[in-house]
Amino acid sequence: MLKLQKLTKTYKTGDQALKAVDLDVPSGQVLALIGPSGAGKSTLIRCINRLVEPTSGSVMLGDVDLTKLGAAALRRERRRMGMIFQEYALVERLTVMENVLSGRLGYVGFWRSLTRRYPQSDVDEAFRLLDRVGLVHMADKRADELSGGQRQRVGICRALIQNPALLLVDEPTASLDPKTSRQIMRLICELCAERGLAAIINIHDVALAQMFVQRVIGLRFGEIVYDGSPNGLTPDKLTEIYGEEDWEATIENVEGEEVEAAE
Ligand SMILES: Nc1ncnc2c1ncn2[C@@H]1O[C@H](COP(=O)(O)OP(=O)(O)OP(=O)(O)O)[C@@H](O)[C@H]1O
Repeated sequence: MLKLQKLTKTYKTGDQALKAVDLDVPSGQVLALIGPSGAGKSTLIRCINRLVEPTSGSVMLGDVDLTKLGAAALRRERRRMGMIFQEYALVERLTVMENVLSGRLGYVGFWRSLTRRYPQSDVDEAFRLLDRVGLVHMADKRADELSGGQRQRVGICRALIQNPALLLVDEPTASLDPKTSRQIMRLICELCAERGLAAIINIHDVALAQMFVQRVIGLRFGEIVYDGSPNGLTPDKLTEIYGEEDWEATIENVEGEEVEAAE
């Protein structure tokens, strides 16, 4: 469904953030992208929808090579990719409902978007999504009245109302406490399963990644150094990805939390 071929990004500064990355993501697969700071995780996610322009290589979404598209065609294809950000990127002075509906801006015509008049079917879908994430009672609240976890739920609804085939998720839990982080990861993974959505989740917290996804990609210096199941992330593998560290504590922690998550 998504296929990266020799995807390379060299910034103007000379930083080689991605070095010929090959990656295949089948429909409906949710994977976590882990790796140390500066490994290229954000760059990888942003090269897929070309928020960052790749230097070379291709990004195939189905049969379309996104790297070859002009501005108009790219705008159309971006509808198929929902993005969820660490900092939520909500419009503070707009309501929860308006923020969710802004996910439809890629679909409604220019004049309609200017006056923010959305079709009733979009409003109905927004209510359904807000209900699904437990926020329907907050629809009329302003975004700046929400907690971090609530904001991220709105961000999730805004991405899903686009009806994407792929979710690109950049550090969704970085600003959240551990319990809320777990709830948000669970919600994202459940929604992907319900909708048959593929997702790439850039996540710093290895234990959290291990709890919720079946496939983990480890990046280091712009290269994939691990591609496998969460159980295969042994201390040796983690050292390969992150460098020397005492990993026993992290791994034990995961085992403890798995029991808790299953309860
Ligand atoms: N706009 C930019 N201009 C120049 N270099 C950049 C830019 N953005 C990122 N880089 C460099 O590219 C490399 C990869 O950065 P990137 O942000 O993709 O890593 P990351 O794995 O997401 O890191 P983190 O976990 O800290 O967010 C780093 O060496 C970084 O300094």
